[in-house]
Order: sequence, then C-alpha cells, then structure tokens
Amino acid sequence: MANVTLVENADDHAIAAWLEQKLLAELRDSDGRIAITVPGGSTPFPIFERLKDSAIDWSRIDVWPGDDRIVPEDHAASNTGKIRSLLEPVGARIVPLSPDAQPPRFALAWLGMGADGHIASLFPNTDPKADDPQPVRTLTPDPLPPEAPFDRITLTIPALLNSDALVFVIRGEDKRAVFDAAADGEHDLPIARLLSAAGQDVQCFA
Ligand SMILES: O=C1O[C@H](COP(=O)(O)O)[C@@H](O)[C@H](O)[C@H]1O
Repeated sequence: MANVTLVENADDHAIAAWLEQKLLAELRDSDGRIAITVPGGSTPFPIFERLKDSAIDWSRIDVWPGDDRIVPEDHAASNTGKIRSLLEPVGARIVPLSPDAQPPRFALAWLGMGADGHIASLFPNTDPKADDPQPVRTLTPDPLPPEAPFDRITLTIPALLNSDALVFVIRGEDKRAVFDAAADGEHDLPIARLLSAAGQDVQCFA
C-alpha cells in the first residue's frame, strides 16, 4: 500500500508552488529532458495557469495528458487541446495519447480523481488491472459522465505507476472520502487499485 502524504486545505497557489519546486528539482537532476503526465477535467487548469508563468524550463519537458475524451483537439472537452494551449506556448512538448503509444517512465504522474473513484479515464466499469499488459487503452465509461459523455483514451495503471512520484489534487468532501477509503484499503475502485500497487511516494493535496 502506498505511503500517502496528505496536505489539507491546499489552494491552487500552494499546489503550483509545490509542483514548481518538484519539477525544478527533477530538471536539476536530469541532463536532458524529463516526461510528466498530467490530468484533464477542470481541477488542474487554474494550476497550469500559474505553472506556465513559473521558473520551470518547459522546453525540457514532455507533457503527456494522462487521458482524454475522444474528440478533436479544438473541442471544448479535449484535455489535450486545453493543455496544449497553455503549455505549448511556453515551450513544452505535448504528447497526445494514441492507442499504440509507448509512454516513458514519468518523473511525475499528476492525477485527478472522480467521485466515482476513477483516475485518468479508468472508470469503475472498465475493471482496470494493476497488471494490464497494455500501457494505453481506449474505452467507454458506463455510465457516461454527463459533463463529458465521450469515449476515452487513457494510460493504464502500470503506465501511471511507471513514475518516480504520484501526486493527486482532490477537491470536495465526497472525493476526499473516496480517496481516504481507498488509501485505507476499504474498497476496490480504480483509485484503490492504483494505490495498493504503488511503491513510490504519493502526495495528495485535498
Ligand atoms: O474526466 C476526467 O475527470 C477526472 C477528474 O476531473 P475533475 O475535473 O473532477 O478534477 C480527470 O482527472 C480526468 O483527467 C478527466 O478526463
């Protein structure tokens, strides 16, 4: 089971400051490029807004969206399109997910979580496995989330766990309860499957 460091009442400014220091340290420790994976949805975008104007040298970072809705990049629901519009102008290389992608080891895997316990686009109905042989899957959530009712493409649990650190940003009491129960091994939702297989540090901003 993962060793989770929980930081409560963290606002976007504090989370962005932590991520900035983490990425600066990763860049200092690397001779070349690093890769990170980041979430979509709504929670991370005010944090990206802060990070894009930070001291981070984005030209050395490959940014992999951890999941996406299967829509064109100029669609309002596209995670990749929104991430690209913020981070490409400051030099990041955005790597859209494709079914045959071979994701690298990530310096950081940043994730959100839905109130149903989904992480990336690994929804409960898709029965994600910690030993999935594939790094990327396309799938259909059931039920379809009303705010984004689309087929999905996503990194799998092993691809997310191929990372030096995991960080979550969890907002709202309902999500917090699901996350805490997962960390305590009280259910088997996708978040619990990831945490129970995680050997690296896990930071959770709630
Ligand atoms: O559909 C998605 O949902 C989750 C959670 O999003 P949030 O807006 O509730 O934080 C997100 O992590 C994932 O990337 C996204 O595609």
